[in-house]
Amino acid sequence: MTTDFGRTTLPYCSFVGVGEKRPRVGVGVGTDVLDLTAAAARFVPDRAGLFADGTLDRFLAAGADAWHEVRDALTAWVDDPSARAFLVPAAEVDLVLPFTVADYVDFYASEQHATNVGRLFRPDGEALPSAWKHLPMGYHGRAGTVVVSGTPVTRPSGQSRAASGHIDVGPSARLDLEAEIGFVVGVPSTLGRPVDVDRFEQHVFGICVVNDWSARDLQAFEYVPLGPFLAKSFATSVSPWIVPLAALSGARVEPPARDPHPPTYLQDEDPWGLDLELVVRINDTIVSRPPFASMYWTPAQMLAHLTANGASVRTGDLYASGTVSGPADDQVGSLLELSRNGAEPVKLDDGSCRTFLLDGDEVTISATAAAPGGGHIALGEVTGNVIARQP
Ligand SMILES: O=C(O)/C=C/C(=O)CC(=O)CC(=O)O
Ligand SMILES: [Ca+2]
Ligand SMILES: [Mg+2]
Repeated sequence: MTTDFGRTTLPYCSFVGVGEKRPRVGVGVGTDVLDLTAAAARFVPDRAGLFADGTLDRFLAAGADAWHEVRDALTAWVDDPSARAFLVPAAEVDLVLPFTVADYVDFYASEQHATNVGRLFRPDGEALPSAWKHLPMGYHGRAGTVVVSGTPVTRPSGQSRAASGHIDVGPSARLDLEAEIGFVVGVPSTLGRPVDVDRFEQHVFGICVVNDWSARDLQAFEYVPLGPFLAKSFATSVSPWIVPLAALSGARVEPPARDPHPPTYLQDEDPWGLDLELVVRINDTIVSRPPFASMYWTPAQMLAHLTANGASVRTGDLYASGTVSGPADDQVGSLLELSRNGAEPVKLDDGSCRTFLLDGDEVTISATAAAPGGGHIALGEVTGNVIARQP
């Protein structure tokens, strides 16, 4: 589906034109892509070199002054008649992975999701892990298997324990989706120096929509005590559009109250979350509408925590929020929660039911944000088809 971005969001992508081989950097204008690699010389000549290689890598690294200068110049020029020559319908081009993914981290920042998963995975324990309200929990994922929207996802295979206690090796029978928002780091930090919670906007360029595919049967068997490993490393899908933070000023909201108060390094002078609505579709049936505004930990707290031990971030680092789940039954961001670990199948519009994903299923997660002047802006979508494991 082609997203209509209007003329103010101006998200970035990387695309390959009809009959071309090399990617170009693009900007979403309405339902078109503006060829920034070609057009930059026209309206922002001093920065044109940042887009020459067809990826966002150099632009991400260039920092906040460059990000604002390009966006301001683009905003002033995009309605000029001379811009029309650089537009191509988005439906006619191939959208590719827009930046080189350096490291990938996945958080666990939704209180509702963490509570739901705790109850399902550890019915005899406390729902929330004891450290959960003291720090944004997360794990290091696999950057090399981050794929762009539209890439087919092969059903993973691995070990799991059957109800009988027998250990099976084979294709996952509990393949799940996870609806998340991803944050793209532009400016690196220095090894040994944490990024202050107030310096988020000096490092993070923008956001994308993420599906962190998860094999629940593999996960349940392997995760104690080191956490997710092969259950989540086979594929993570991202939307092709990176929406700059500058387009999201109208979506800032106060985060939920913190109890207990987190330590100083997680205390922001002016904390903000984002009012985004995600929509999860399986084969065109809307199964959930997770609200991002309900996330307990903010994007700035996640970055501060990720670097609190002195670990540095690099250009192209991607960190995802963790599954977004709201309080209502139809606001949860995974099938694990929607089907209550397989006990309550979810009905699709074609009459079929799902507990977990079947081969051939198409999962699409889209998102919108509250807009600066009221209304909503589109953030694009991430889609992927499940394909059977090849023998
Ligand atoms: O064992 C648990 O509590 C659950 C772990 C996850 O599923 C981790 C994860 O991917 C985090 C998330 O997406 O919220
Ligand atoms: Ca996840
Ligand atoms: Mg993953």
